Amino acid sequence: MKFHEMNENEIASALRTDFTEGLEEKEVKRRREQHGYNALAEGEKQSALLLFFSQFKDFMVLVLLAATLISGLLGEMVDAIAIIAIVLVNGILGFFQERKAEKSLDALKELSAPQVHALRDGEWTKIPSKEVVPGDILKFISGDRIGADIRLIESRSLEIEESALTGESVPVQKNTSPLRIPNPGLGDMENMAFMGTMVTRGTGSGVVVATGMKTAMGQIADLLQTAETQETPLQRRLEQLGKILITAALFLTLLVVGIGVLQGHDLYTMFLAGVSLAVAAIPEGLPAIVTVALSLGVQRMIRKNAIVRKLPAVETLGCASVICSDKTGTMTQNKMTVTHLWSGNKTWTVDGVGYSPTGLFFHDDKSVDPQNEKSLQQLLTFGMLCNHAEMIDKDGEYAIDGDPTEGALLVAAMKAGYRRENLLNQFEIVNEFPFDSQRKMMSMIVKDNTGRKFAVVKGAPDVLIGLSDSILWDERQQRLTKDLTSKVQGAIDELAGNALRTIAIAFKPIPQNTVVLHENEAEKDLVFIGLQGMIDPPRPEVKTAVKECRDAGIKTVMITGDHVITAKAIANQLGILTKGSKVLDGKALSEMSVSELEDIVDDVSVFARVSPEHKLKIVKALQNRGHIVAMTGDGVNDAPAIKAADIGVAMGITGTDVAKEASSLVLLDDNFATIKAAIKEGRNIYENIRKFIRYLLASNVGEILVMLFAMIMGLPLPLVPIQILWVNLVTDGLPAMALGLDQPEEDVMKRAPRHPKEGVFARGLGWKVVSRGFLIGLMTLFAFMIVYNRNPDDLVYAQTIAFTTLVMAQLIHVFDCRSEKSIFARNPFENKYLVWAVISSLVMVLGVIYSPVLQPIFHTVPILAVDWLLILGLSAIPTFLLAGTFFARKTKRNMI
Ligand SMILES: Nc1ncnc2c1ncn2[C@@H]1O[C@H](COP(=O)(O)OP(=O)(O)OP(=O)(O)O)[C@@H](O)[C@H]1O
Ligand SMILES: [Ca+2]
Repeated sequence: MKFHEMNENEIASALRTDFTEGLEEKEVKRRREQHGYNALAEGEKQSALLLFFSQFKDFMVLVLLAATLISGLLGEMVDAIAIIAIVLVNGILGFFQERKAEKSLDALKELSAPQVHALRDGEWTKIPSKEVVPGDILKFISGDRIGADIRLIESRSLEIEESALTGESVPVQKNTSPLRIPNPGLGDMENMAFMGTMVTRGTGSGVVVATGMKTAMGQIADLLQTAETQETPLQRRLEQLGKILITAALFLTLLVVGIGVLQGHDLYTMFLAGVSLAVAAIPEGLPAIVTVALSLGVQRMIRKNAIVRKLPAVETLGCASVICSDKTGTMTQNKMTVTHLWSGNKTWTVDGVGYSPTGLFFHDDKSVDPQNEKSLQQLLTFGMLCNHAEMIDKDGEYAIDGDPTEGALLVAAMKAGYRRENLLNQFEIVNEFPFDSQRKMMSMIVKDNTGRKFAVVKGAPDVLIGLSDSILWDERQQRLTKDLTSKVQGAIDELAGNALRTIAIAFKPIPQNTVVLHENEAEKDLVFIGLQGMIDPPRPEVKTAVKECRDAGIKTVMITGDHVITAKAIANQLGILTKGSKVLDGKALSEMSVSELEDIVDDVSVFARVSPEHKLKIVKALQNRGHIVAMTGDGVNDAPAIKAADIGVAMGITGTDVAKEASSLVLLDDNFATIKAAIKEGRNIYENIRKFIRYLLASNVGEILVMLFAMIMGLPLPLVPIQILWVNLVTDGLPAMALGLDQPEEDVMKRAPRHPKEGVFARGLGWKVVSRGFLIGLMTLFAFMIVYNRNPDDLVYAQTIAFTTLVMAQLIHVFDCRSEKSIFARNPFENKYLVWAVISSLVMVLGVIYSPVLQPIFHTVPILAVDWLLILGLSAIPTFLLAGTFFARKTKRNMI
């Protein structure tokens, strides 16, 4: 018999499991050995060896190796071996960097791996989906992605969208009864839930019948998932730039070689010089370093509770100009406590701390016994009944399992002495229509001991009042007149005006033999009972975060399903509502077209009483206004807006699988301030990438120019090939990496967001590269000429001076690259990595100059002390000469 044909007992015995206890840990281990992990097979990964060899596949490195071969054949063994050694060192460095980048991206994948709710050893726990074995009991709610193939044993309004499997995008209504049709298709198996499909409504639970490749998904997964590589816009731009630079570098190299040969240098020397120069001038390593910098940035973000799911988001974050954020849980703490209750024109307050179920009730500042207040009793008991939250009491430490709003209602009723167990003895729950943020309410059909049936409804007061035709007033059921309606409205507004989140409770008697099949039948002609108002304090760090965002040119917009007045009160507390900014509600939003919204959207700071569906409209309108939008969300219905936003942000704690999958950033702590931290990090990563692009390109320009100038002037070669290689592949590498780890400049969050289409050389970077590069080349040439003219017989000494000047000029220039302004704008020793990188580059170059073993290889000789003055003087000029112009400009601006 197949699983879908079995009844509950047959399934339990077929899979040797227990519906109330689940599997034992021992048994899980045994089954895992038998069935393996619950994962679909993945494409092959690149081996370490392959990664190592890929470091040498670059075109220029191959040319270099070919050149080495030629020089080896010509008998220049020392040169050949040295070149090979340098290429090897460079390859090993590259290998370790890329390995590190890969590892951190893998760790990221682990972090965002899906989880499921499983019953193990009698307790519900969250486990990685990978660890599920056949026989496990899983439960799921709307927004979950199903983690294995499951035979359902419980379903409440459960609907599952199976398009991933069947292509059918209309959700299927599920049930639990054994299936009697012969050979049903996947789409017909209404008592099964399949791996990879998505719960769109309701809740359910079931037994895992198949895992991994044995699932229906596994069997059609012949197209194995391959890890897709994600290129960021900058990486793409750099690749294009790389092509241009290669052409330019080759052209200049040919020029140098051509002029050199015309000036009478021998062909072989010029060939080697040309090849080395080409290797030096072409920034092939750049895209790789960018990847490394991005992945290191991603790791820093994890430490700040932000998980980047799509690498390009790291860059886009720095461009964000609007953050649209949910209120509840993201800007507030989602720790709700009922403080005010209202029914039939009477208000009570209740005190107490946290979720502890003790507190006193007051009316008109006098303590009252809730058992004497009939309408209060109704309000509290129905609020407890139409409720899924559970109280967890761990040695007097109280916590809530479930929706915090419902938790608050539960605690309020417990303060009055009610217990859910007792209530469930009086009322039997017949059916439920779960909460959704579209209807903004939920209802349960219950039957009491005497057989009377009710619908108990709770939800947004302004919605419920519209569905009621009578009301409990002065402890009597009365017709809801216009007059009474406006009194209720007044009570709602008063609670909301104090930043309280309000929930209304209502009920409706149902004839005994009527079966309510649809929520529309239950949720109309209601008897309005009253209101409960709860505080949800703002997260303390949000106010500062909102301000920091404003300083950074980023607007914060609150989007909430909550009441307009509540939303406004909280937005005011957080500094989101500023002078002239507007509040728009869902109703007005529904009546607007995207283009109408576009006209006013820049002035709106709060969207209240909206449904998730509205979010897409808001994103579109903002994008049409040219904004780069970050949009948060957690539910199934948020997914389209999250996907459409430039940066989709999902909640790590309350977020559904569907929202997370659509997002490019997940907040581990659901905190608004984390978005701000991620944006700051995103801006910093981009600036750091700019820093080392600037450094490496300026170095290259300097190297080419010194050779070119020398050839044009008919001088001997100022640098020998091996020196050029050394500078490029060894001295430059470490400082460039260290720039990638640089601290943000003080004003990163004081500047306007970067334009997303900004080119690599924007904001003066091109000028800085050319001007500094030119000066580096020129000063190296000067150093060479001064020493060479002093003693033309000692070319090797002059070359050593040129080599050292070039290195020193770059090692000084690297500090200038830390700031957009000037080397004087920052403390040069702030970046410890950079200080160590420069020191080690320095030690290495001193080794090359002074070690008798290395001297013959690098064609160097020891430098006289006086010439160090010359070297240091000249090498400081490229950085300090133009830093002076910055000061001149700055003082002038200050004077105006
Ligand atoms: N569990 C619930 N049962 C009944 N009504 C609820 C429940 N949770 C929320 N509501 C009502 O529905 C309204 C909308 O809730 P929704 O979850 O869409 O947004 P929210 O949580 O208030 O705000 P945000 O969009 O900022 O997260 C709430 O203001 C409340 O009145
Ligand atoms: Ca180079």
